Amino acid sequence: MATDCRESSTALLDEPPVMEEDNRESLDNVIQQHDDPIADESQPKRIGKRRREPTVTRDIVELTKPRIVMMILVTTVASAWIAMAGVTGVSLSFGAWIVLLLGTGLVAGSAGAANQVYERVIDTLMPRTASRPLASGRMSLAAGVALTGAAGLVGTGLLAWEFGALPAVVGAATWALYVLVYTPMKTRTAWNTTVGAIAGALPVFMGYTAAGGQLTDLSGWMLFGVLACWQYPHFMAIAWLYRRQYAEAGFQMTTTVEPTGRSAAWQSIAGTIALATCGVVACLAPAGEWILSPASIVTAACVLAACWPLLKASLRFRQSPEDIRARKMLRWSLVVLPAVLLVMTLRMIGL
Ligand code: HEM
Ligand SMILES: CC(C)=CCC/C(C)=C/CC/C(C)=C/COP(=O)(O)OP(=O)(O)O
Repeated sequence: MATDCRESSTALLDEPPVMEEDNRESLDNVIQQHDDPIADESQPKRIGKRRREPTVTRDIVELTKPRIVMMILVTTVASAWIAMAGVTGVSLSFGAWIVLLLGTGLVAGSAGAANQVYERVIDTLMPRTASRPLASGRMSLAAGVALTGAAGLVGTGLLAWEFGALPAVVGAATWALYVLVYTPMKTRTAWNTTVGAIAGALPVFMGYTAAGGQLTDLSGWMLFGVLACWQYPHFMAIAWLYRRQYAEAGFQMTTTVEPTGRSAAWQSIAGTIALATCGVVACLAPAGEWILSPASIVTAACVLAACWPLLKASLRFRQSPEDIRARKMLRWSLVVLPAVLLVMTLRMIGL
């Protein structure tokens, strides 16, 4: 069965005919391909949204992995709100919010850029990353390094200037973990995903401590747990969709070292259950003590309801690891995270 499904899904993964001027197979393209059940297979395969012509500005933005940064900023806002409402009673001024988002965005963007500087050669081996600014040669290495350094230094300086050392140190530590540990691990061991999940979750403590929260607060660690666990269904879906590209480029991912998809499915199921558990605990014990109030019970139920589609998609992927089911897992992962963070924030505000 696995072989049959691999053959059918490999067919789905055949490199689509791409437009001359733009050979990037972006995540959008892969998500959109073949999702239309009534599509006439005899028609040429859709190659997704047309990519806009690269410009210097677009390349600078693309270097930072903007969509990851935007979601990081969503988690930053939620974590600061949760700290203010739940634990500290602090209230950030408009200016402080601007500095928090700009500083965190610059440090996160610098981390994404440093990752692309480090992987500028291996990125040329995957259609998904081959047309990135450095891999494609549109941007020079010197420019990439300069932008990485400038964004990182300015972002860290802004955070330290406005909020003191703690958020800035958390940001620098996250940067180092992602760039100097996670990135080199990608071609060595599939455990890279666990290190990446820690790096991807640490930014919650930037917003949380900037708003007066402590690193010892339970709600801070529940936020960390939500984000760390969420990254398993999120990435296992991507790792399945791009498994052949990762394998051909020499990356060590769960889906290249265990190609049946079973391990990826179980990691997605376990990650989703752990994510829901962290969200429920945060709703039932918002300030560290268990509160069985109607607000606790309703918001805990909302967390479970929000996570159910992702768990169902993960279970269906486990049943039959196919691209279309991995795409659904990815899509739901991008809906579930903001939904759970919103419920947790509303719980804290209504504490
Ligand atoms: C182990 C950790 C993670 C891994 C390995 C990972 C990997 C990836 C990869 C390979 C992509 C596709 C990028 C592209 O080609 O366009 C992606 C997209 C994305 N990631 Fe992650 N990611 C991780 C954690 C995170 C975190 C922490 C966030 C933010 C909180 C995040 C948010 C996103 C978003 C918003 C997208 C864009 C999805 C789209 O284009 O529709 N990811 N991720
Ligand atoms: C504040 C701060 C420093 C934030 C940084 C947090 C951060 C950038 C998390 C990213 C998580 C992650 C592992 C992304 C995938 O990178 P990848 O290299 O697997 O993606 P790729 O294959 O598309 O290059």
